[in-house]
Amino acid sequence: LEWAWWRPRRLGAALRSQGLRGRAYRPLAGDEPLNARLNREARSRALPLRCHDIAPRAMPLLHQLIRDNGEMFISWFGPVPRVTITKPDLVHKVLSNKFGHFEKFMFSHVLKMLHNGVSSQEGEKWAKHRRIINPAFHLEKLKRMLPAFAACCTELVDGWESMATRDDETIEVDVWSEMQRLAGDVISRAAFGSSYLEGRKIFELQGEQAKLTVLVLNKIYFPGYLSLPTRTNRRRKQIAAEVERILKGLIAKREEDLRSGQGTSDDLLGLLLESNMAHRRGGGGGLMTDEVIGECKLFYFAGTETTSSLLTWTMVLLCMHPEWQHRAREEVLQVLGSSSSSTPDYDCLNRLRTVSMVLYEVLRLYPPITAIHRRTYKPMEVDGIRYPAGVMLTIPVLCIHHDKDVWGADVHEFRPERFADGISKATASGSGNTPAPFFPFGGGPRVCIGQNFALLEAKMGLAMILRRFSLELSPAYKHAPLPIGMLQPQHGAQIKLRRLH
Ligand code: HEM
Repeated sequence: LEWAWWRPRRLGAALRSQGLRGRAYRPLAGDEPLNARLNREARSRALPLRCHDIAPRAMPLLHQLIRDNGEMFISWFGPVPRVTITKPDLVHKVLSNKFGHFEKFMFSHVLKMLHNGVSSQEGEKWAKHRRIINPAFHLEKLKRMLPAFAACCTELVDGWESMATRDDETIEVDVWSEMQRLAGDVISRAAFGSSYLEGRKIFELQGEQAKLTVLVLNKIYFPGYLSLPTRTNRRRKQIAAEVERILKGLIAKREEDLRSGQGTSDDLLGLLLESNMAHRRGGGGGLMTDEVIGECKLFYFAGTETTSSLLTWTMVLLCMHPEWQHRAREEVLQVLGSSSSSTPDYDCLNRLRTVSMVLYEVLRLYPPITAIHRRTYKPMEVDGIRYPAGVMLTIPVLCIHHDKDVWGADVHEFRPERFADGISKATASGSGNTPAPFFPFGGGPRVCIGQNFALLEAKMGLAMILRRFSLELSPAYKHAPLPIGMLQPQHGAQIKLRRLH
């Protein structure tokens, strides 16, 4: 009763008494049935081509609630009250709040919040992690990984070229699965260097694990489901054990190499272990092997589907807007030259300004992560509203990026030139003095650690593809953006690639 009725009532009343409006609590399931119905309806229809007004399809519930309630309101994630915030300066305040007063909301928290209410603080533990991991993503270090990025891209385009014969120079591929493969290869090589084949194996297993977890997620309301010996759960356990076994082996070997002074630390795992050792020597304590394993697993989830989502939508949008495809290719050819053997270095990628503008505009219209979630584990006050412990806060990134009041009347148009003077001047009223309402990588202390990595990878991939192929949508393509994990094309992204001479 406390869990399903009294607590939700109490938390709801505390929020309403401060003037927050929104949905009334429906016992246990909250707004999930409505959410499921709206999602089903939205998913049954594709959008017209070139329509970028995607929030009603991709996030129908939040889109509708924002329309009806304005910039801040209550809805219910099962028995957990959820406050959605869309006002950019409030979003910045919540994201910048240091050291976990607004904790990240994770899958594991759903169960904890459903069954025990609020769990303990994880913020401080995370802050230490972040200090150790950050050096591995330093730009100077990432630059050294560029040849590995280039090798993966070359393998991909070479493969396509060998399929495009002299008689028929056009091939059709589903770029969503191709980009997942590319991003998987890049992260395997970047994370594990010369052991990347083992890395790839780990990531394949993790991919399978993710799919099985989606199946389990559908049954989340059934307490204890995770521990039942179903076939899915048995396979999940098996995968977890196999991944751990491989990772433990890799880590032990690397640590040994580092200790004996013969380690190479040009990949993420090496850099992470090196930083960890320095931290231990400095008396700051370090990560345990289990924690290092956790970070390696995170690289897969955080780094594969996000970047492939960005690259996929970029290719789709460049087909829909051939004038931008042309401009981007001209720039690539000018900066890189047409010789397919030369691989771009950091300075080259940095000079690709049109390509950068295109990527930002795609991240605005089609952000791979469509919403960011936080929760309060103790009472918090922001902007005059007191949030009791146990409230979830949702930042609907996609809806903010599609807000006409913020971006102007052309909000749903693909206009990369709005980023010509950088992100802070991209909005209708952007003076450059206030932070922009642009959150594809989150913000504050937990901002995406891999954003430079992702942008370098995307620029490299796009440059190598545009230089050798022209892109056109296949008649089979249906425009159906859908957030399952990442924003992805529901029916694939079939694109015709024509080899350029
Ligand atoms: C276009 C590509 C990417 C996008 C749009 C993206 C987006 C994000 C966002 C929005 C967050 C913050 C989530 C939150 O605050 O709750 C995040 C966190 C994170 N991202 Fe990315 N990401 C991308 C690529 C990558 C890559 C390539 C890596 C690693 C190689 C990576 C590693 C991480 C990690 C480790 C975190 C957690 C940081 C923390 O909690 O301290 N991301 N990402």
